[in-house]
Amino acid sequence: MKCIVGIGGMTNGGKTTLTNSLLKVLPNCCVIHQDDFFKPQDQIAVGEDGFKQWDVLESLDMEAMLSTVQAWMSNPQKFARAHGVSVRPDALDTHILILEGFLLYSYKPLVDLYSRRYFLTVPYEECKWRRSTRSYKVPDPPGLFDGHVWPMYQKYKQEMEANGVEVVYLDGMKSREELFHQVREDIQNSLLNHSYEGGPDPGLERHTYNSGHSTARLAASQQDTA
Ligand SMILES: Nc1ncnc2c1ncn2[C@@H]1O[C@H](COP(=O)(O)OP(=O)(O)OP(=O)(O)O)[C@@H](O)[C@H]1O
Ligand SMILES: NC(=O)c1ccc[n+]([C@@H]2O[C@H](CO)[C@@H](O)[C@H]2O)c1
Ligand SMILES: [Mg+2]
Repeated sequence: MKCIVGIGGMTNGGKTTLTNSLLKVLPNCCVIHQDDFFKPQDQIAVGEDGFKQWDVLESLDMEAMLSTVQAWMSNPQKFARAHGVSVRPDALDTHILILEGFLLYSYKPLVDLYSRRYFLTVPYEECKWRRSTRSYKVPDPPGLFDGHVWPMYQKYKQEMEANGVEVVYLDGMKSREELFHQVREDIQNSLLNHSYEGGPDPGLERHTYNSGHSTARLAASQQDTA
């Protein structure tokens, strides 16, 4: 069973933090970070507003990102080995790929490949504050957030919604731990539900969460009511 999970949403929503936690616990889990596909600085257009247009799809080499996803799809085991992910003997048939980034659901060739699309958001003030504490490879010039980053976020989110792309919104104001447990449980339940449809054991049934339910029981009770 192959499963591609998107951890998307706004800048500073907590995507990388959540992804790094999930990577530690999900079996046979590889990751592709969209930020690794930014074009070189001299290829980033300068807008009429005078800002380098970092937050548009054209600033990313999405063809290269897609090729990397296709390499995983054609041989996830080989991809895992090449990226230092050791395949777990109790979950040989389970392969998870996390795509992590701020424009995951705006590039048509990728949009239907996801099993689950998560979308982290925080309020404007929190986003602006978190961003002000960060230092990117190319530091934000004064005014970039209000002049470029936030308007582009709104534009792409509106387009995504207008195109009917289904996402699971996550409240980035929740604690890191709460988000981790919520998403971990959700992914594991959807994997277990798939395995009940006839696939082999994904090696997940022994986990128990704060709710006191094992994922197997949660998956079973969801099936009962389906
Ligand atoms: N749940 C959370 N609650 C409070 N702060 C958080 C939470 N998750 C992450 N942070 C903090 O918010 C900032 C942004 O987190 P992170 O780098 O994970 O976001 P991102 O969505 O990957 O951002 P970017 O746009 O840079 O890729 C970091 O300083 C991080 O420590
Ligand atoms: N990674 C980079 O090269 C880079 C350079 C300038 C700005 N950014 C910002 O990264 C965010 C996505 O994680 C976007 O909001 C970019 O503005 C990244
Ligand atoms: Mg990040």
